[in-house]
Amino acid sequence: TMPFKYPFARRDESIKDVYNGVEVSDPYRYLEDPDSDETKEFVDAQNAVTTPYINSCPYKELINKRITDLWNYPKYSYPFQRGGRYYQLRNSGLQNQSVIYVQNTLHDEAQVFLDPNTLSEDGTVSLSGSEFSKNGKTLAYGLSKSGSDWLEIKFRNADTGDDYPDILKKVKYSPITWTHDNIGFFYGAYLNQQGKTDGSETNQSENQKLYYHRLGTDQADDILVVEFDNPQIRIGAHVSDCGRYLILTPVIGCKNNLVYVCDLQEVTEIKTLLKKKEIVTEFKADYEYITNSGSRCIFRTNKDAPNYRLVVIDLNNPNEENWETLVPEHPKDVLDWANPINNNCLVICYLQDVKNTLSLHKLENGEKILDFPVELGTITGMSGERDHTEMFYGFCSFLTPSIIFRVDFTQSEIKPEIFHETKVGDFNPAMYESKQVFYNSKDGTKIPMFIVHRKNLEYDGSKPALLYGYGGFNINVQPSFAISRLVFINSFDGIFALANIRGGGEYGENWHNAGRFENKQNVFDDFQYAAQYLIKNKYTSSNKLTIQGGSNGGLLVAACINQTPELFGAAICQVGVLDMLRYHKFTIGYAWTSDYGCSDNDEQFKYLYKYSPLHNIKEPSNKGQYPATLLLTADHDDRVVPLHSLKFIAELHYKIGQLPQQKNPLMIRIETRAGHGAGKPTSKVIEELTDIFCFIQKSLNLKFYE
Ligand SMILES: O=C(NCC(=O)N1CCC[C@H]1C(=O)O)OCc1ccccc1
Repeated sequence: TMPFKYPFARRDESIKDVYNGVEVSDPYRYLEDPDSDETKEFVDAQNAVTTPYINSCPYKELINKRITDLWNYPKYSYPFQRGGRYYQLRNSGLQNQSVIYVQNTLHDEAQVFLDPNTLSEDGTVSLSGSEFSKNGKTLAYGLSKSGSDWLEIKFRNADTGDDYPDILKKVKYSPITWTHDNIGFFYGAYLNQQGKTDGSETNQSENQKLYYHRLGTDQADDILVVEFDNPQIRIGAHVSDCGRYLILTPVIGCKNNLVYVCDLQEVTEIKTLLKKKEIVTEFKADYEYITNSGSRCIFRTNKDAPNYRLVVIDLNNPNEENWETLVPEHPKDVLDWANPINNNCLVICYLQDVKNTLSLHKLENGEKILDFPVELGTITGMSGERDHTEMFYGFCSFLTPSIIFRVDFTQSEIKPEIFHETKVGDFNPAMYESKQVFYNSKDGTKIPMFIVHRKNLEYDGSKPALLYGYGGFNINVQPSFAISRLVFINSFDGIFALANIRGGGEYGENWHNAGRFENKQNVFDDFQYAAQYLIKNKYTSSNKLTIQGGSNGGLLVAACINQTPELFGAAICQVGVLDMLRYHKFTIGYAWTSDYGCSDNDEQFKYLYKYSPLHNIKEPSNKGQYPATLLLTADHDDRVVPLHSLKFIAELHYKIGQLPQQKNPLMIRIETRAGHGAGKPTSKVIEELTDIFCFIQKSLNLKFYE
């Protein structure tokens, strides 16, 4: 008998498209409509199979309790100072959303300034993007519902804590940047988008425009200040540190932007389109505004510098032959970010073999003043503005939850001091070890991988392992403190591994390019070779190995179970991009062609079709089977719409689900009132992690350590 009875899903063989002369059928096209009864019934029927399976895990309550207990520790962001007050995000432990606290000095009693938990019953309204006015008197803050990318912007008076009546709608992929007269700010919106805009819709967002909102007025009276002809442009904007310029960084995909500047001094009152001056007019590199001194503007760029450098562009004389290199490209380390501080200094953060370094430099000539001592791990960011004489920065690693450092530049010696160190219940880091190894991928490229497990682990191939990867969009996947991974390690006596596969930014633009377009298979190879490394070196074995990835990492997981199904025991594919021929048709998908290419292009169709997960499901050779596979998605994911996962599970059930040798479960978990992940309430995060671990425990029959 078949171990699992999967729901029936109508298959419409009449739906076919022709790409570059190749006919491709799309039998589950009807599942692309989230509002049809058929899709809703499909979703309910799938959850009705998955939920009982997960609930049949005998350790569900124990796993849930262990995650909840370990999760329940106070979390603090590094503080930031605005208008003479200090603000800090805090979570007492299990709050669904972190709360903004305010205090007049660092040693005062902190008061609640903004508590998003009061904005919904179930914690599904989250803070997403916020910015104080220059004088710190007003906070503009974005609210997301059910994890959607759509925001509503509201305003809070910092003196009274009361909200203004203003509310701005249809905001998405938007900067929030104030003019220094504190009466208004710039934001991006899709005011012309018709139909639903609650994040459950799938239609493309196009024609974003930049508006100026004056505090105390209606959105209907907002001024359209910048627009571009290309409907796919998203308009990055940043009022300069001096307040004179509006720096525009329009972008189409997820790579390479333009630079324009609007001189706000030229307008007495903003009441119509701003005149924009061209600074960079070709989509050939990334340019990020750092700060400026008069018309001399510093940008972080990868133009002629794959590991990034800092250049000075004179806004009055922007031709490239006049650019000056302020901080040249480092031959190996990636210039990850830079921030001005103390009026005449720059803080620069590098990535060196996937670990961060932090140094202080002179703003005028880029010369290094000193290195801040950093343990092996990750700098999570810093707070401090150009004219501040104090900064805070955060550190974490696999075994260090969070340390916040403070630097006071008014002191004679510039020395970071520990401002706050987080402890986690009875977690004892001394019981674990984390290390970095380098393994050879299929083409001989050396790939870094972090491995974390308890000390004195026997390497006998018997341990369960969880291998995580992403591999795209110039994203660096760095060491972070994750309760879920520590629960995996101590509940199953397991190993956590993080592979820094190509497509990311770990070694700059070259690493990113090595995983783009026709090179995408390198990413999958790197991940499969990471698995082989763990098996060959007796950390684990295939039937104990789970691979996990989300979004672009979900694509990675799905492509790998299609290509090497026998290599893994289980696969967790979260909010994956799985239909590579149609992904660009929904919400912001068209922006990802900068990594993937597009099936509208005949050449790009060829390599997309070769690895597209939805189109490459096939019976494994010599009667093998697919690993235990759990797809996860959510009804308000408008970053990667759920249709990818719905069509993939339907095709997987059709092609594989009924094979006699397919004993492993092939399932999907569709969450309601949830999105791509950002802003998900703690309660839902813990529920989801519990279900994932139950699925893995049950499917691989893992021993659970009380
Ligand atoms: O689409 C992306 N980024 C790429 C992205 O989200 N991707 C790329 C592939 C699938 C998915 C992921 O991996 O998360 O960002 C859009 C955006 C959001 C907010 C502000 C500006 C712009």
